[in-house]
Amino acid sequence: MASTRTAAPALQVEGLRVAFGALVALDDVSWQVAPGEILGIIGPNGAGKSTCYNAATHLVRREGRVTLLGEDVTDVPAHRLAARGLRRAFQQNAFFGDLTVLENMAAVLQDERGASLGRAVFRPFATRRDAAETRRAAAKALERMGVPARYHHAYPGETPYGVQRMLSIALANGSGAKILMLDEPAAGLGGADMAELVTLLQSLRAEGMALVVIEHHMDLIMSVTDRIVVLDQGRMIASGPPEEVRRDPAVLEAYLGRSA
Ligand SMILES: Nc1ncnc2c1ncn2[C@@H]1O[C@H](COP(=O)(O)OP(=O)(O)OP(=O)(O)O)[C@@H](O)[C@H]1O
Repeated sequence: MASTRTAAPALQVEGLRVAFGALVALDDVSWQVAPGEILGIIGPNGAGKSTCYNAATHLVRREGRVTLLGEDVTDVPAHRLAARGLRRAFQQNAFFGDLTVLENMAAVLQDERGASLGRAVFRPFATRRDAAETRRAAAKALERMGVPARYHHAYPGETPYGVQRMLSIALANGSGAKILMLDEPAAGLGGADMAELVTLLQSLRAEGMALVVIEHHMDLIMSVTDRIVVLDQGRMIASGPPEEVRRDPAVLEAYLGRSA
């Protein structure tokens, strides 16, 4: 896992700055994440973590530069970044409640492929075959992301909370992110679900995905990340491997000390 640190960054942000009127929510924030690496972003409430995600994915007006897989995407609009491999799962679970788990996943894959009306009208058999293929791909994508087959035909609201979290991550990942940004994936999870989340993150890393994780759950962050960026009042006060960050006096004072 340490060997990937010299790899070219999958995602790099440089000098990000976001202001909401007089409030500077993010100031001169720079970090990068490589394929096969998990970067954690931590900091107290209001430190600027979500704003940092919004700035990286162009959901907010900002200064700075963003490079995705070697290409400058600073001016690329948010909705185009997903197609380039940068995907993001939000804090709240997001799915269609009136579609089954499998149908939710299939809808995302279908959307990615761009369902063609012309194909549906003129080649109905091909369209039916496509639909069957999409369902098979959806089942595979769900299993890969830790949503077992026994839940595929249930409605999301009927499944345990841990399954709903995994489903949200699976839907964000779609057919496969190169960089996946997760916002508090462990929120509300108990012990067994937490262990499954750790296993999932580790297996995605092993497959070469770059992951960025905002998380308040310190045990998870310290055990699963390769490097951590610490924000406080919009500024980066530390960055480095978990064992270094854990001992950093500025971090202890600004964050860990306060929460201990
Ligand atoms: N749209 C907005 N308009 C005005 N201020 C905002 C806006 N979004 C965030 N802020 C402010 O920017 C600062 C950073 O907020 P942000 O949500 O990024 O912090 P955070 O570290 O994600 O916090 P939390 O851990 O509580 O989710 C806060 O002071 C917040 O009130």
